[in-house]
Amino acid sequence: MTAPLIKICGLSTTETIEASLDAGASHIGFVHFEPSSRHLSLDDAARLRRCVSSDRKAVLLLANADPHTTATAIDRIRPDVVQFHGRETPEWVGLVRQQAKVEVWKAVGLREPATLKRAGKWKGKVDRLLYDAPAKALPGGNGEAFDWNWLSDHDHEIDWGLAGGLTPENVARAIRTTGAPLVDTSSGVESAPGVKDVDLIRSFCEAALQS
Ligand SMILES: O=C(O)c1ccccc1N[C@@H]1O[C@H](COP(=O)(O)O)[C@@H](O)[C@H]1O
Repeated sequence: MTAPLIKICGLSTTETIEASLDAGASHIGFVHFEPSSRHLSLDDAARLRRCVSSDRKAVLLLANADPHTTATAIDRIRPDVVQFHGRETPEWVGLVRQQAKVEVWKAVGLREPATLKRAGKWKGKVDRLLYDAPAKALPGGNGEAFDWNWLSDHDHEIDWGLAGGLTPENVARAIRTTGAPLVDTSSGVESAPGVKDVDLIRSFCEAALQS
């Protein structure tokens, strides 16, 4: 099996970005969503984004951002990918993809296997779907996993990735169960909410790459 792509999300220091890149992460995520403990101002996100080398991708995470915030954030941060993680519609993310000429991902919270059947509505609107646990008080970043078996024999029509409660301990099993081509973590590599841990980042990448 090909090694999965790895996204480490919610980074806020040069040290943890460098550790993620050294450990083999393909995608580095920056959160611009004020209620989150990982929220970055546009200035900080734009500064940190410059630490992402051109052979990896910078991901800007937005959740329910209005059109002005979306446009300003894309303009300032110049991400390779925009990850929409709220209640955005296919029409809206499709429009951003077309106009901003960025790769666009959409997070889909899986409450039940039937949600997968409705994923077709994103076809042609997104470059990748990110399957996560359902939203709680926050739309994501809750460290909650869903039943990976729902994905084990699903015939994917759109590129996809797996998120939600992934940790150094469970990521290899998650990849074996689902065949995920990309894994994404935030809470699972933190020592406290919003505080990334370089040892956990290294362990996560090692486990994912050896799976
Ligand atoms: O990380 C956040 O604070 C966040 C806020 C709002 C929406 C999504 C968020 N994070 C993303 O959620 C998934 C799962 O995260 P976790 O590993 O379960 O903590 C992942 O894509 C994060 O980037």
